[in-house]
Amino acid sequence: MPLTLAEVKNHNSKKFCWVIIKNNVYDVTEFLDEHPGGAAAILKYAGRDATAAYEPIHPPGALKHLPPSKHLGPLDETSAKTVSDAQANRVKTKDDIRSEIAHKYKPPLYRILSLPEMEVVARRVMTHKALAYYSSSADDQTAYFENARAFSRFFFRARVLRPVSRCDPSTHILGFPSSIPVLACGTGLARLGHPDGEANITRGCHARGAIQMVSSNASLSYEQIMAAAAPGQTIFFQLYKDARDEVAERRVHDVEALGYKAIFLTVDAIVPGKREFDIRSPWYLEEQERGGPLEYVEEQTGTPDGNLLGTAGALISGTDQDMTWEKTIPWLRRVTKLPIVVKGIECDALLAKEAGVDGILISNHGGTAFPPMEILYRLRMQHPECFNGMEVYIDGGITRGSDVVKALCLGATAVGLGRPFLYAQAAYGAKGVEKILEILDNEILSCMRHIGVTSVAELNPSLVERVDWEPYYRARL
Ligand code: HEM
Ligand SMILES: Cc1cc2nc3c(=O)[nH]c(=O)nc-3n(C[C@H](O)[C@H](O)[C@H](O)COP(=O)(O)O)c2cc1C
Repeated sequence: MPLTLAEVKNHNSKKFCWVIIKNNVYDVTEFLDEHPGGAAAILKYAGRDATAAYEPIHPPGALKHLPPSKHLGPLDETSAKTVSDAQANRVKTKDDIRSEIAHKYKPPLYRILSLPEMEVVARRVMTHKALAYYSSSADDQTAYFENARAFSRFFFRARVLRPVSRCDPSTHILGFPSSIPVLACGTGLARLGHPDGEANITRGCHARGAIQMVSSNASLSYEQIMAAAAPGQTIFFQLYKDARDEVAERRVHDVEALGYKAIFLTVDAIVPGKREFDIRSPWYLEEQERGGPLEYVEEQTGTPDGNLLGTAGALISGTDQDMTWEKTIPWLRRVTKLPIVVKGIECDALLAKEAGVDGILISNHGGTAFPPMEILYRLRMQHPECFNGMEVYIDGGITRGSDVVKALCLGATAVGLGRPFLYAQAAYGAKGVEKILEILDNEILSCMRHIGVTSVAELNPSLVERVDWEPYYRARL
């Protein structure tokens, strides 16, 4: 029996909390305290339509977490019409209006010359929530800045008078051909930046022959992303392992059946980092709408109005915190035939090799962790054996083709980029993704020619040198 808007409105409290999502009604009373985004986020919409807030941050499958008995059914026709009329006439927030105007006046795509420039445009056009999630980083952002800066300590030792007119940056990643030694790393919630979300990255990667890694926290379903792929397109999957083995196993089977070609198991983000810009974002937006700060009430500690995890923290709240080399890698080997890469290695490359994984992605999730480029350098110098029988990748702070080439000289098979893909799709959709891959391709080719090589196989440690002095910090726009 369809429900009316009046019935939903009657359930607008913590004790009886119903919400409408896409004209269907859900009883979320018992779910409030389990909600990864905090109870307060849902309570704001108690007894009314939550679609606009819900849609960009929850993949279609999220409602499966509510038991069938809590799916109360559709709204009746009149109520559904009232809700969609209200949505169409929704008063835009100040931030929405700012973002729309910024989009209108962004430069034409052909005028974007570099990834840092793409970031500047994205920062202008994105909503504050997207900006806070995409650009925030942990604590004092030391790792964020140092990851990028590390590349400037490596200089090329260029060779000249070598024929370079024919030059090819293509390679293989886990045996799959890629036009460029660059992976689009798994990042959550692409739809916060653009309605087509992760599908933008899928389409852009296809257009340039690059490989995408899809996040466990994608904002489209894994099926929808595969549906956006071209036949035969290679897509990898990033796994946040759920604390419940059976749930994690189901997810791995699902993505394997859908045609994902490798599993990148993330091991360095089992607890949330403290990303204060992200955590503060809802307060900022609330004050902006209100036109001023909250009236001061009383001293309070704890988390009176909800979640102090931010978007990033809430997304990983169910992750297994007790994974081990002895238990988790054999478990994953048992549940999948796909190649396994451990994502988030800092000091444990040798253990990963012993565990027999197919690859490691040297990466950090912020804080004051060592820059991946420095780890790669030390691994190359101290344990060159790690590069045999196991592929090594790095990510973090890469924005230039020369960064990519430096990492390849030290033995990386490929590098990953996270934020640049989010920014590109937020600013220009799939074409933006295509554009940054085009820029990287040109920069990599130019760099390879400048140092006298014509294929990635020729890149080797003799072509770069690390210095101990601190070079002038590279220009950031
Ligand atoms: C059923 C009704 C639901 C409603 C109305 C709802 C609403 C919301 C809202 C408004 C936020 C944004 C919080 C903010 O901006 O500070 C949010 C965040 C979140 N929700 Fe839900 N949610 C619902 C169900 C679910 C379910 C079933 C899941 C998955 C188990 C889920 C997972 C999350 C996560 C991980 C976040 C954090 C992302 C963020 O803060 O932006 N939600 N939710
Ligand atoms: C907004 C954002 C979301 C991310 N989401 C995930 C994720 O869901 N899973 C994951 O393993 N890593 C995630 N990462 C980390 C990336 O996969 C990658 O390691 C990192 O972005 C590389 O650094 P870069 O952004 O400087 O290129 C995320 C990073 C950002 C910035």
